[in-house]
Amino acid sequence: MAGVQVSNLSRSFGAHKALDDVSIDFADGGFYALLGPSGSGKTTLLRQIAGFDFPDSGRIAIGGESVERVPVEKRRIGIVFQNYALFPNMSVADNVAFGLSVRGEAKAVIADEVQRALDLVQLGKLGSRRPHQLSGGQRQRVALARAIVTKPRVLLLDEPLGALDKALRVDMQIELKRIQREIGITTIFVTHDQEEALTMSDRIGILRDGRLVQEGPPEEIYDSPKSEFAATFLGDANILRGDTTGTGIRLPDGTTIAAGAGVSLAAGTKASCAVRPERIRIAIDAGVPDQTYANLLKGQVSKRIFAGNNSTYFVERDSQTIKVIVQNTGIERLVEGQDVMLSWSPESTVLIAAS
Ligand SMILES: Nc1ncnc2c1ncn2[C@@H]1O[C@H](COP(=O)(O)OP(=O)(O)OP(=O)(O)O)[C@@H](O)[C@H]1O
Repeated sequence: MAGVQVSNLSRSFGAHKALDDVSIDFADGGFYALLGPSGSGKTTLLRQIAGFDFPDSGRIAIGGESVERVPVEKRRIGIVFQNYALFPNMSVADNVAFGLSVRGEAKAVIADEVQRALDLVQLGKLGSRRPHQLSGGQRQRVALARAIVTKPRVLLLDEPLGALDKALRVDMQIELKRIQREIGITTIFVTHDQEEALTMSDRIGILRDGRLVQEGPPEEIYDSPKSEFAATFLGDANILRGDTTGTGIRLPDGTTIAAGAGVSLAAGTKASCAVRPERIRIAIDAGVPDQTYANLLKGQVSKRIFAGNNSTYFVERDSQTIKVIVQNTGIERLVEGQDVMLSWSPESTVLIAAS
């Protein structure tokens, strides 16, 4: 096994910088998600690590060794893409055996290793089937077995679950995580799906326009986003804008919002506060003053979306809509048009420099 270090990696296509000075340390045995909008450079980064494409500048090291000049087949990397190109005219077992056969391994060794890989992905009894006799999820497991049978040092997954429907996708997320833990392989996972990134990975890197805008454990990025982009891309966030007071902001109508985390900024400069919808309390009035929920805003409910276990309220105030998510624990429901008081704690409020 091995970690992967990417240092100051840049890659342009014509005038377009697909990767712009990206540095990430992918820890040995870790599960790392690369997240970002379409065209942000996720696949380009994966292709550089795999060796399908080469950087204009920067370094890539696998297990501490520079691999910029090492061809793809010598990097000992397992790869699974969304369009898992299995050989249609070969059995499942032969598909999985392919990499080992090319390497010239003995037949008995191949049979053993293939069976072990198929057992690991829980397809041990389906080795003689053809790919068209499998479901989408099963085909994706074959692709995974094929990627890991050669005992690669690193596993690269590019939207591997993208073609699966929601229920199957959730099953496969659990399965993939189990397999990754079992073999302890360094895994780099590209996804569009923020929930998938949050639930599966030890660390997340958010890319935008070829640059790494933030990276860290899921909780850290969620609780302490460093930019409006990170706050709104990973999870939902209300962004309030104003002038900094040093410890928070003053909104255009003069209301102050206190922040418990984030950058320290000189008073008077433009800044934003980000607050997650589930951190805001909503009530008909302010009730008994409570220092914990020191941030208060009056508003009016414009819309309520009932989703069974929770409701989302859209609250209008000073030409801004604030989103609040409340668990439906049996307390009264607020109706559209109702005047309400929103309250939340400074600790749930992150101060962000204006972008
Ligand atoms: N071979 C290429 N030639 C020209 N431009 C390219 C090439 N490969 C990628 N690009 C461009 O580089 C940028 C990054 O592409 P990349 O595929 O890495 O994005 P991505 O984040 O993986 O997007 P998606 O989520 O849509 O797959 C895009 O603007 C893309 O058009």
